[in-house]
Amino acid sequence: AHRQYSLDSFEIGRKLGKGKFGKVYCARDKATGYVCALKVMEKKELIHFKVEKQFRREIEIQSNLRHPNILRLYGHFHDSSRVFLILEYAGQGEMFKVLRKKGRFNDILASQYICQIASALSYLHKKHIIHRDLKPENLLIGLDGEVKLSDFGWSVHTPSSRRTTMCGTLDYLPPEMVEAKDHDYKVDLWALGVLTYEFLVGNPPFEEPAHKATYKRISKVDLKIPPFVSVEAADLIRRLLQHQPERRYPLDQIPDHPWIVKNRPLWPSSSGGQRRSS
Ligand SMILES: CC[C@@H](NC(=O)c1cc2[nH]nc(NC(=O)c3ccc(N4CCN(C)CC4)cc3)c2s1)c1ccccc1
Repeated sequence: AHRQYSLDSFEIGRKLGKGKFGKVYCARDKATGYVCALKVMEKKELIHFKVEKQFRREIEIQSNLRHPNILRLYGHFHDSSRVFLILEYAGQGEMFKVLRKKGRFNDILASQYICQIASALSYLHKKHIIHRDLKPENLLIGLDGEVKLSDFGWSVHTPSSRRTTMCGTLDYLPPEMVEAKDHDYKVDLWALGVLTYEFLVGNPPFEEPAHKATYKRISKVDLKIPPFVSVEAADLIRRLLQHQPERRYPLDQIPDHPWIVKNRPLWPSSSGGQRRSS
């Protein structure tokens, strides 16, 4: 059911933003009237930065994902000099701009965002994908205020099918090697803890002017949670920011954590919630 798209299929609107490679514009599909986001990248840039292989793999991953908190990739096309990605339009824009403008989020907003991100990460992990680059810059906000994971720099875990074909060599791997694979999943749990802290405090927990100092604070888990952070939120942050990966709080238990339960609205917000029949 994949239509052939070209630049001519769209009316181009305002420029929405730009990233390391390329720019993104609001666009309307002429055939359906559907509003989307068109990301434009110069082929020569992708070649120059030697990212075209990773880029093709990211398109492959992203096109097959269906989750309310993961930005959809509807299709892609190219012309002689550029590659175009047809992306879901996130109507409230970039998370980091909202966070910088507000300074920090209250428990209700932060816990809803974290619960939605945990749901998206859990979906990815079940598909053997780890995100590796969770941060406010890679998050967008949809029209109904829901979070959308948007970054394409994902790395794919060794797919389980590949494991069986390599079974001969796998059998001799020592536990730390096999377990290390699981540790990879758990990098996203650590990042979720950092994100929870940054949403509630306004800056990441181990931030230092010098990189070396930041590394030192991370490896020591030198975590100072300000007194204005609620007891429940501090508990989840501490459970995620565990030095030992296997001790980090599992994603699937996050919806039942007291901080999430306590701050869950009685029903979804008016825009996305039940509509009266009348
Ligand atoms: C996250 C960076 C990444 N971006 C995407 O992929 C992006 C994909 C995508 N889909 N929808 C978007 N929406 C917006 O960018 C947007 C921005 C501001 C908006 N508002 C401003 C405030 N106002 C009150 C409400 C409306 C609304 C939508 C973006 S960005 C990127 C990476 C590489 C190259 C270009 C872009």
